[in-house]
Parts: sequence; C-alpha cells; structure tokens
Amino acid sequence: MQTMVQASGIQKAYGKRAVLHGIDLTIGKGEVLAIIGPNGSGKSTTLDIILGLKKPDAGTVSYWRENPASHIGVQLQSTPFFPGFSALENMRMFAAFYGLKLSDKELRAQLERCGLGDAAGTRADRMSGGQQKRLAIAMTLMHRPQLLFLDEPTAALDPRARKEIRGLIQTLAESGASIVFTSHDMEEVHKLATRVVMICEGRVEASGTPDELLAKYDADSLEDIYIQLTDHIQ
Ligand SMILES: Nc1ncnc2c1ncn2[C@@H]1O[C@H](COP(=O)(O)OP(=O)(O)OP(=O)(O)O)[C@@H](O)[C@H]1O
Repeated sequence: MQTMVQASGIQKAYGKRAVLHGIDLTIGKGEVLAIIGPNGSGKSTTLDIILGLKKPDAGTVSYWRENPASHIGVQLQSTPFFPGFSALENMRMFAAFYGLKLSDKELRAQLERCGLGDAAGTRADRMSGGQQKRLAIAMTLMHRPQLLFLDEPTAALDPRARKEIRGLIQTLAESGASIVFTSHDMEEVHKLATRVVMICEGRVEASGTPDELLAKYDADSLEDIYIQLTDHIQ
C-alpha cells in the first residue's frame, strides 16, 4: 500500500505541558483510518500537525507528493457555508474563493455525488443536519483531494443521516481517496474504518484493523477495547 503520510516521533507541548509524546502515524492510500481516543488525548493536535497548521516540537511528517496541501480536503465540525444561500450558490462561492473555474454542471455533479442532487436549490440553513454535513463534504471535494480529513462527520446526526454519510465515505474511499476521520462512536468506527489508531494521553495506545484489535484484546467490541484501554484515565 502506498504511504500518503508518515508522521514519526511527533512531540508537542503547549507551554510547559507536553501533550504529544512521540506519535508515529501512517496513512495509507485508500485507507479509511479512524483516529479515536478520549477528549483531550491529542487527536486534534496530531491532525493539525499533519495538516501543517501546527509545528511539532520534535518529529517529522513526510507526504506522498510535493505541495500536499492543495491535494488535501478538510471538513471541520463548524459549517463552512453561507446560510442564506442555496447549496449550489454556496458551491459557486466556494469555488470562486479557491480560484477554481467550475461550471454549474460540474458543481451540480459534485452535489449529486454527495446525494444532494435534489437539494441544489435549497437554502443551506433550510437543509437537514445530514444534508448540511453532506454539503460540507461536497465543498471539501471541490478540488478533488486525494486525502480527506473529516472531523466527527456523523456527530449529532440521526441514524438515517449517519448511514448516508457512511455510504458517502465508503463511496469516496472506493473511488481511491484516502480518508482520515475522528469519531467517538465505536460502532460506527467498526463499520467504517479499515484501520483504527487509538491515541491516549498523547501516545498511540493501539493500532490495527478492527478485527486485529478485537483479536489482540480478546474483546467483543471496539467499545470494550476503548473502555479497557482508558480505564486508568479520569
Ligand atoms: N492551543 C492550545 N493551547 C493550550 N493547550 C491546548 C491547545 N490546544 C489543545 N490544548 C490541550 O492539549 C490537549 C490535547 O488537545 P487536543 O485538542 O489535541 O485533544 P483531542 O484528542 O482532539 O480532544 P477532543 O476529542 O476533545 O477533540 C488537551 O489537554 C487540550 O486542552
């Protein structure tokens, strides 16, 4: 498997407080990689460093190509669109913002791809939570990224919308994109992830495919493993 990103020995402190103690993380091509771990364990800091938004105090990150930033899509939890405008208008503004010359036909195709073909004319603030999330993902796909970071893509969505987002993520992965996502929902992680990396207190505590982890920890579910590995954390 081609390596997209290789982070080695990442250390980071905020002031005097060390929060990452030597993180090693590999993102492979075509993977759907879940980053899990308790609140405050260092997941966002790790991802920010990989995205080049923060500098590590020690360690290195290498990428699969030159100028990786323009081939990476990032969906953060906040909604990136203008509420009073339709999905298509938002796509247009976003494309202009990024200097991309995309026709309405291409933008509609992008919406279609994310299951929003019928919602192109709907105002963003009148879309359901699931549709808004799909619009946020559609926007990150505008420049056809090879690597996609999704921060809790299904948080606060109802079961149907979750399922739709999962389907979308799987479709994107099948089309060749590598996907990294965070989630606190272990059932979902099991359904979606081809590999799981668990970060606890600034260290990689466990890593492997869901089945490898279940076998290694002799557990029935990822939730059991999570509880087992975080028992000592207050
Ligand atoms: N800019 C900052 N300045 C100081 N401390 C910070 C800063 N950002 C994060 N931290 C601290 O670093 C630790 C790791 O935070 P981080 O956001 O990476 O964790 P996380 O695993 O992503 O948490 P969550 O699941 O809540 O998003 C936390 O204790 C947090 O309070």
